[in-house]
Amino acid sequence: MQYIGSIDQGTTSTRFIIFDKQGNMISVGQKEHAQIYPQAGWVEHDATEIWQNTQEVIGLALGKVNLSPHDLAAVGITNQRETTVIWNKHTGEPYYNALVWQDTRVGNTVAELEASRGANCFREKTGLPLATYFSGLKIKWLLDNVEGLREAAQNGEAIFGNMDTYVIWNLTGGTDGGIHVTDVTNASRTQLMNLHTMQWDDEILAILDIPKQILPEIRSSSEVYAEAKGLLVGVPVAGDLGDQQAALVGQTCFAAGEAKNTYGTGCFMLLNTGTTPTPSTHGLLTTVAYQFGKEPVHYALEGSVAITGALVQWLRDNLGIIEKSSDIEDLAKSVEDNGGCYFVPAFSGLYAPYWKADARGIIAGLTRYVNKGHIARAALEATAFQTLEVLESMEKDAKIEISSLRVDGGMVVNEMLMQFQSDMLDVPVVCPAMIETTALGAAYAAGLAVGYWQDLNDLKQNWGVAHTWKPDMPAEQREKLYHYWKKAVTRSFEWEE
Ligand SMILES: Nc1ncnc2c1ncn2[C@@H]1O[C@H](COP(=O)(O)OP(=O)(O)O)[C@@H](O)[C@H]1O
Ligand SMILES: O=P(O)(O)OC[C@H](O)CO
Repeated sequence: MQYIGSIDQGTTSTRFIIFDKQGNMISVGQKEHAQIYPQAGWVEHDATEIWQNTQEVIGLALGKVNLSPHDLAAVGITNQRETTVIWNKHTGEPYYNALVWQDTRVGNTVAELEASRGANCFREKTGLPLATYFSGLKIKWLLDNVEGLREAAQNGEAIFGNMDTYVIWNLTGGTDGGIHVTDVTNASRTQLMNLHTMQWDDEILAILDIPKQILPEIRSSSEVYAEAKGLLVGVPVAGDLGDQQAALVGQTCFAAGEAKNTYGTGCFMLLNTGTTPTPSTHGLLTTVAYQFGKEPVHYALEGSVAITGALVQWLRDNLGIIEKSSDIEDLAKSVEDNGGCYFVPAFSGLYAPYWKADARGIIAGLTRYVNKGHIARAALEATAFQTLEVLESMEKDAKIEISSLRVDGGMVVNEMLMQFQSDMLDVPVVCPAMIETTALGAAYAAGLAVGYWQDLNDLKQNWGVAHTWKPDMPAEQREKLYHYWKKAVTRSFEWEE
């Protein structure tokens, strides 16, 4: 069999990509799904629409190049992490829309737990601070607020999953024998898994009042979980990685000290820290990077930034100052600099390194001089400033110096942003030839499990550089920009009461 399939279930769209042994993209199908905003701070997805789209994009990608499931050696799954769905295992129907990772409705619970137990009460066990971001509190909200759900959970009818689990359950037959599994990377984002044992943690489950029987079985990221039914009938389902971990694998960052930053809806920098978890004292997350079969678990430090590309979408959809995302570059280039304007996109509070659920977005430094070009520029610069903050934390936590940064994701086509990023970090920014690293990482996990690729050296050979941006900004200018950014950030704090 010549190819490997990869389902990339992202925040804004679902893709199915077919790769060959050299990691080239043979075909792709992609479809966006609805973003549902029932009220300020709430973000939902219709999980059934996502499964429908998954099937459509599989059909689309296979159809374009006239391939059938027989041509695929295995399929891997990668997904937006933390997004939470609970469904009925007899009917397949979700009890409620999926609560998306960006959703802030559990803010009050975060505040209560912070007051009673401290912001870092689960950090030692899970690597994560209290935040609205992770799945555990979202599960609790659903159990507490959806009528009849707690009973259904207790009697074993209702089951929970992140989007990997939901897609794999459906892909392997759904109500007709679908398997209920997740992998160590996704489980590490629920705030319910103990990082040291790779098991669900009974004490945290008791504190949050979550019945263990709704949780999936935790497996490695690369093994044959089951065979697919339906559209991919007979294909081994053999890889499962959270999307940011998948990008780390797709970028072949297998050695401790290697890092990547993915620029999509949000920005997520992951640094491979090897086989022992590195605690963070500078606002990062300790998380699982991957586990290939029976090999030891690898860990990562992660800097998660909630809003980067999403801010570009917001300028397009909510302000209408651009028609399509790519227009932002020309608009930003219509001015010489940011005109003193700084945009802190704390739309879901601030994630790394601040973890402030009560922060909200602000545009600072406005004068009559500022025009939409400056706003566009400030929006792009916000991505680079937030990345610099994360990189600084990373260097402190891991006690290393990062000498160059591998990048990927939908925003890296923006030349201006990448140059500014290199200027702000003062290190080269390196983009690989294949920027669909997320889907590629899941393909790698699946391909390793079935022997399509033999080992990590096979994968490393597929990685090549497409472009490098080198720093080219005087230190004084860089420091001044960063100083004003930091000042703007403090103005966004403690807005929500
Ligand atoms: N030329 C561009 N400049 C800046 N941002 C862009 C550009 N093109 C796309 N984007 C942004 O990139 C994001 C899409 O990237 P992608 O990696 O597909 O995201 P995700 O996986 O989170 O859905 C969108 O938020 C979009 O606004
Ligand atoms: O879907 P993406 O690429 O925006 O990634 C979302 C992250 O997994 C959220 O933790």
